[in-house]
Amino acid sequence: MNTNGTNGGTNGAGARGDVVIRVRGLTAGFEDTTVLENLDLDSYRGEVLGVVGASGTGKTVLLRTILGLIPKRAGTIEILGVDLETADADAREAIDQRLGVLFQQGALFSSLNVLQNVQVPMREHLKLSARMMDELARLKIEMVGLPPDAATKFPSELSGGMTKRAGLARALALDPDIVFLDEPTSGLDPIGAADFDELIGTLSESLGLTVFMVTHDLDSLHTACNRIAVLADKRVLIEGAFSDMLEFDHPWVRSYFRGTRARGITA
Ligand SMILES: Nc1ncnc2c1ncn2[C@@H]1O[C@H](COP(=O)(O)OP(=O)(O)OP(=O)(O)O)[C@@H](O)[C@H]1O
Repeated sequence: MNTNGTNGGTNGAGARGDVVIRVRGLTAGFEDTTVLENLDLDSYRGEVLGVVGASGTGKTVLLRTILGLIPKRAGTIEILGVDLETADADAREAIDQRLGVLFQQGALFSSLNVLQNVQVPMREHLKLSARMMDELARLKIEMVGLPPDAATKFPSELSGGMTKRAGLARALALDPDIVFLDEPTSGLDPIGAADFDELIGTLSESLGLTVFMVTHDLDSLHTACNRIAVLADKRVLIEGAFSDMLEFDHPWVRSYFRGTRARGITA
């Protein structure tokens, strides 16, 4: 367990695998608000990292800043060993292709069916025949547990769970090394959420995928995540296993991980 944002550099990385996301001294915010300040965080190859914290602590801002969608004010971010700020356009494009993202709202294009949605990143980055793209997209659709006939459905015809799975299929379109998920189980019923957690765990294990998951979902943290990073006071307050969270003495961490809802999970 590490606390106070001092993650110890590569300490333990050998056992866990390479560091694939390395954030050091990150400061980010909007106008006169500082949301993240001097934040350090590592994510290791093949792990499912859950990022949790009270509402408004900056979890989504962290995810979007790592992806370069929000400019940072200070610090360094390396993804797969490349600092995207200083990398040239070709290196940035190469890294871009190795990342998949599922935003909170799923963000499927409403005018495209599921198959076409999954093919959007393929069209953008790969030069493949239509037949090959169809085959690949159908494979991704199957991989996320959607039935084959979901391919021709439009987003308006999908349930919440199917929408998340379709978004995940699109995030997996280019066989990424890292997938970023922003509250993937929000809006799902408990069974749908549990199924999705299982899917994330299975995909991570079978594909060696690294998952960076922002979540409020205690079940996800408990069942799908290998490691948890708690955001508070503009930084990573503590990172470690679920069991480490139970021992950490901080008001929010205590009430979140040892509160009434948590008791059902840890009992
Ligand atoms: N585009 C923006 N412009 C100005 N302020 C923003 C913007 N995006 C986020 N913020 C602010 O940054 C802070 C962190 O927001 P963020 O969405 O990262 O929180 P969060 O931890 O993901 O919250 P939640 O759990 O409720 O989704 C909030 O105070 C929010 O109002």
